[in-house]
Amino acid sequence: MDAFVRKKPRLSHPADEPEDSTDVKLAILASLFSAVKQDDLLDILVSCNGSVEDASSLLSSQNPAKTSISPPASKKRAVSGSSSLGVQTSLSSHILTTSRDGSLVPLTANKQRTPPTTKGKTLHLYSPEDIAAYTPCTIVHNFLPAEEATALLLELLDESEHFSRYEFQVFNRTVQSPHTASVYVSTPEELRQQTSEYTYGGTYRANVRQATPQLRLISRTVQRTVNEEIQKRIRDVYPHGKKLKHQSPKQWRPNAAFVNCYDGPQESVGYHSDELTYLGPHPVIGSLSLGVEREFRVRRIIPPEEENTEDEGNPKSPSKDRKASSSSTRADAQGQISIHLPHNSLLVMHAEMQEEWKHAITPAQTISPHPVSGNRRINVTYRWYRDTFHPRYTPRCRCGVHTILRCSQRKKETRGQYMWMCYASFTPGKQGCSFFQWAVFDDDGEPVWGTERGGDSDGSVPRLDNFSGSQ
Ligand SMILES: O=C(O)CCC(=O)C(=O)O
Ligand SMILES: [Fe+2]
Repeated sequence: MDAFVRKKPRLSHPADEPEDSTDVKLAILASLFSAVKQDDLLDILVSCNGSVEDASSLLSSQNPAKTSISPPASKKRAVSGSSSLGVQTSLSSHILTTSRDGSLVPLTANKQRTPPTTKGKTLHLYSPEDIAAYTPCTIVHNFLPAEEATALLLELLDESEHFSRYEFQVFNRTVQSPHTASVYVSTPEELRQQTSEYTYGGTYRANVRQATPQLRLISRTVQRTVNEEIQKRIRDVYPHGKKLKHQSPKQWRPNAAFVNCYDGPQESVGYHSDELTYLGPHPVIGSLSLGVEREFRVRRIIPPEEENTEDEGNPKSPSKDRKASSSSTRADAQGQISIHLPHNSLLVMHAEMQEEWKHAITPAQTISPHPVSGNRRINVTYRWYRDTFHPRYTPRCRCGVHTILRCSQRKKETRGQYMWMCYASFTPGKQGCSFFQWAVFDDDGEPVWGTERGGDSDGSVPRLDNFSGSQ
């Protein structure tokens, strides 16, 4: 998860592109002022011309205790929560089409369509048909037998005592993630690798644990269902019924699980795409929700030429204002989609998701307590760490740490191309070495290493074990 990292220093490599930094800025502010609503934070950020430091000083001066504050009335805008103006509801109830016999029937998904979202609005989706049709995800409700879901929830609530908040540096501050988490792998050897070989945010992960009995048991069902969903997606949605270029054709085999705990309505995760570094291009992720229902928001990354640039070319706008409003406009240019994730639902984030969309769990105004977990939501994202993306193969940058894999998203000339980059160069306040190398993959997403590779291959192939053994 790379919610709070990247961006900032101006690099000189060919993929250098002005990224949307509003999400990062909002995530930083949200983690510092967790009681302030995201919409209010955005207003304050815009009123400070996009400066996190100014916004943060303003917020601290108004409220040193970091409790909820209201922005000046003139700065208020419609809040896109479920009781506000900026809301659209599910589509299947009111999007109808004509059937062969002439009667009106709800539109069902067989090809992905552009959702009728509009700027500043949130489209709420509940049904599997709507979610498959309008987002890069599919959902399976009531995924596990009820008693298995409860057993897993109870096990992970116990485990959550050991979870911690990720820490990351922003300028001179240490900022903590607005929820707690831990990573689970299969064996003690993998635990060693995860804490001493794989890097996240330029450092090794401290909080890694061994998979619990229920996590292992359930991974079989997750594996089977995710593979079925991948095949359906390819058949029903992808051009010519073929997998995407660079998508792996192999069976998806989860061998790492990130478990998140959101304790209460304010706990959240900011808009981000999941890091590709160890998953490779076009990864698929299986995400199981347990406990309190929360909203999973998604929005497509908008290339600059598709943005509504109404005031960007206006020479009367002072350039500073233009900059702040253009990045906040961009963040919400097409509106957002909210996927409701009830207890015991499996969301599959398909192969087109991480490169083209961002996702978040936004703070909630209200939640309905769950009979077993109270105010808490547990989320398990099952991931497939690919053998060929082990850190011993991936390039190392001049700072000495492993590079990260990113996909160029916004610059027209390079959009869709992958690159290995210095991690620190994208961490606000850190000076990176600006290492850059195009990433080359074959059609199936396997890396093709040139002579310039920085990895230290000694021939042996380390691999993470699938949770459920040899199936
Ligand atoms: O809690 C969720 O549903 C999403 C978590 C997530 O995005 C992540 O762990 O990267
Ligand atoms: Fe994520």
